[in-house]
Amino acid sequence: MAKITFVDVTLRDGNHTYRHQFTPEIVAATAAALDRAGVDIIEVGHGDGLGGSSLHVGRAAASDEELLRAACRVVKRARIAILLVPGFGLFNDLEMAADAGVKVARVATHCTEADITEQHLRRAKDLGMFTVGYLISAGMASPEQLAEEARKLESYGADYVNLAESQGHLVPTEVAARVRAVRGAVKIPIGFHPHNNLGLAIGNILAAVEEGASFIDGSLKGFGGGAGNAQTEVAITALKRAGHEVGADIFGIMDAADVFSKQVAPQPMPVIDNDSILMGYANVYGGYIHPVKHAAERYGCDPRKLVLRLGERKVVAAQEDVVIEEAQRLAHGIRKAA
Ligand SMILES: C[C@H](O)CC(=O)C(=O)O
Ligand SMILES: [Mn+2]
Repeated sequence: MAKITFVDVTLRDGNHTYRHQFTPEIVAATAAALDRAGVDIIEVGHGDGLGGSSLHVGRAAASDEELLRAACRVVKRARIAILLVPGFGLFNDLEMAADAGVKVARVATHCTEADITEQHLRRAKDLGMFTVGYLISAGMASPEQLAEEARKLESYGADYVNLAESQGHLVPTEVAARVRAVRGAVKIPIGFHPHNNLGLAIGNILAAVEEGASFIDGSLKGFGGGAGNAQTEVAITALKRAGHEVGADIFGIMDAADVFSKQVAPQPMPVIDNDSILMGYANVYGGYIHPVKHAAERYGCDPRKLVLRLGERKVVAAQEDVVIEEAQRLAHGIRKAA
């Protein structure tokens, strides 16, 4: 059975749920609890990664540096990771992170644009970091396309390739096909990052692991963009139940979930609401959950119809302007733009 490296993304992807308002205190308490539980890697930062704090996607309550230093200060065993989307994050941000004690750099881009990550992967490597090529919206690409992109990431020196199923759109057989294709194309390990729009995050993890994925992402209480991620405490328990080796311990991870939920109370836990279900169905990026709700309310259209239109237009991350455009069209009874 496989040895799994568990990557907890509560303190980064979960920041989407908390509208990027995590404080150094929340980060320190949660990172310490995850570390005690034996989680291998803990990702920290703005929901959109280094440099994400902006009017466009949401201002953070604390700087990247404050959050990262709070996490690095408390961990004894776990490695702290950052996510960096080139454009949001710059070389300076990587240098700051390395200086703060961050050991893992996950460089992310849309799943068909791996070439965007080359310079940042190489710079992170020069800074001595363990590097990850992170393909967003992996359910928007075919297994063959993902294999091709993974080959590029390997050639840029990535230590592993992470398939982020950002939309929660894929079913287990489709996840398996993608992991299999990537496994046949590269020698580096494969990671998987599910979202839970169709309630399949845990099943999809098991399918990915069966095909050889060995780095698995999850978040406490399922905190994460849109419908949320695979719930870490469930994922770890299910992986162990399926006979896989996971460093973190079950009671410890349950304690970490309790520590985290007390820190963020009374914030409700993510639920799979109607808009999230449709986003999973229509393959629409989870980061659009708040823009869709706002635009539907502002322009007076049905958010569900808006989600379906965005799916037909195959929007990718960072096209918030299209959300507004289609909401206006729907409100005026105009057909979708070509
Ligand atoms: C920037 C995104 O939130 C990255 C991610 O976690 C995903 O695409 O899923
Ligand atoms: Mn995510």
